[in-house]
Amino acid sequence: MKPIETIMRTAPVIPVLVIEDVEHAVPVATALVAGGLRVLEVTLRTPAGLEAIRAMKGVEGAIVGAGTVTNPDELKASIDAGAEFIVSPGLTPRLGEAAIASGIPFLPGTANAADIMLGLDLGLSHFKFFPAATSGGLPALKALAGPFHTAKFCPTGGVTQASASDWLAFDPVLCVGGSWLVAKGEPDVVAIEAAARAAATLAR
Ligand SMILES: O=C(O)C(=O)C[C@H](O)[C@H](O)COP(=O)(O)O
Repeated sequence: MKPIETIMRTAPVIPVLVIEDVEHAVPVATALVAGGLRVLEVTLRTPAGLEAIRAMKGVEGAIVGAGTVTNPDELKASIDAGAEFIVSPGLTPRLGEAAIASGIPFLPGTANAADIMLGLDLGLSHFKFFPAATSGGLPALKALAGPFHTAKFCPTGGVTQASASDWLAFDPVLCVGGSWLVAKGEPDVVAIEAAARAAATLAR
């Protein structure tokens, strides 16, 4: 199994995390792992992102990756911060080639046939489907998975606890991603752990 597939099969949901304050990183990660979600995607949308990756790596059981990686410089900064996998919202040849050369597990965003064909050309087979809900939802992914029947997906963007099971019931979907597990602001670790527990028990 490819390393990215192992990561995608670790839990049914990858929490997409927007960490505003690095002090939140460890409590959020600890609550998510305690609830059963070990694979954590820390977005580089905030200045605290890279520092949060470094901090979360100290949480036992956590597999910490970087999200919102859009170019080779951000890829390098994420790897230097200790990211164990890389997620991007889209796919460019420059980013794809750099990620493959680095050897790090890589989950690039795709929204249509051309994106998937670029990924396949680069030798990739595992993709984020983003933004999942507004790119046509499950019917669109089912249509794309016809011609691209070897590709595996992590739908992200507009996925919720309520809609996750529909996505997960579709065979090429190995996991889903979403930001619903952690509300903005001061982390409520009890609520985060409960949300993680509900997500971790979703059937695939
Ligand atoms: O920041 C990134 O790298 C992204 O690609 C976007 C996120 O994965 C989605 O925005 C999460 O979507 P929601 O669960 O609907 O909030």
